Amino acid sequence: MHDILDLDRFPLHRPHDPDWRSLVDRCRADLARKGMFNLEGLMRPEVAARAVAEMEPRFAADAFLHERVHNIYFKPVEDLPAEHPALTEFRTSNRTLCADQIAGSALLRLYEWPDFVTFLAATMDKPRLHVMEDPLARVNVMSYGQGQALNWHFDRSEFTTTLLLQAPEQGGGFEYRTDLRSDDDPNYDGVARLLRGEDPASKVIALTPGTLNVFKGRNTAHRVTPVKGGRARVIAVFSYYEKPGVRFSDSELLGFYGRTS
Ligand SMILES: O=C(O)CCC(=O)C(=O)O
Ligand SMILES: [Fe+2]
Repeated sequence: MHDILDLDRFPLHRPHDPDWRSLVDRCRADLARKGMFNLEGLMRPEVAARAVAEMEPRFAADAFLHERVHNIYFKPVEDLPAEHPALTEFRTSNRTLCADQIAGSALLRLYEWPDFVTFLAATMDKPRLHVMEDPLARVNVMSYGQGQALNWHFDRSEFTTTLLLQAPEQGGGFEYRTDLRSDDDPNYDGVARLLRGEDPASKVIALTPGTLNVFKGRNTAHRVTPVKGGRARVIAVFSYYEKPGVRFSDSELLGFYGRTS
């Protein structure tokens, strides 16, 4: 993994080392304090650049154009009238490659590397995490060209793990509002306020290539702002679950990738 990752700065391969422990402690403290931690430059920038170059033809030829108008929940909400401002709809557009389209890549090697999975579980204070069995969903790579964006949403899993491969010239910021809701309180008024652009606790960060970003995606509202300029924003999303064997349903696969296999 030394060829892919900067293990001198981030000793993920030495889980019994005090430096590993202090890195995990730092990540846990960041997650508790701001709902997110970053390992800037975890992947070597030249490896990230090579991964983008390898995927470019596939993005051009057979990536799924994920384009839809959706509310923050990706579905209607039974307790709310359709005109409730928490259900305001926005447009998402990106190109998505699935794990089956990047076989043999450094990204899949990293995704399956047991020390990476162990490290992530420790930062999230979980006894262990499991890779998905889903051949499409386990790793996705999204490309956002000029004008494309991922709009406001919550994720299904408690934590979300991404790695930025290429930064755009402008725009394409990661905007997030930590703990906008909780498992007990949907906070629809707070959601409506955020969607009106009136939540002062909303923050935007620009990720740099090679940076690992882990955040509490289930209750953190987040989006990717529209990309500006000729260089695409390219990011990998790694999906892990606390139980083994997780797969998406056919309707989820169709919604996210336009195919079921
Ligand atoms: O592209 C990002 O920075 C976030 C990705 C994301 O939120 C998602 O895939 O659910
Ligand atoms: Fe997300």
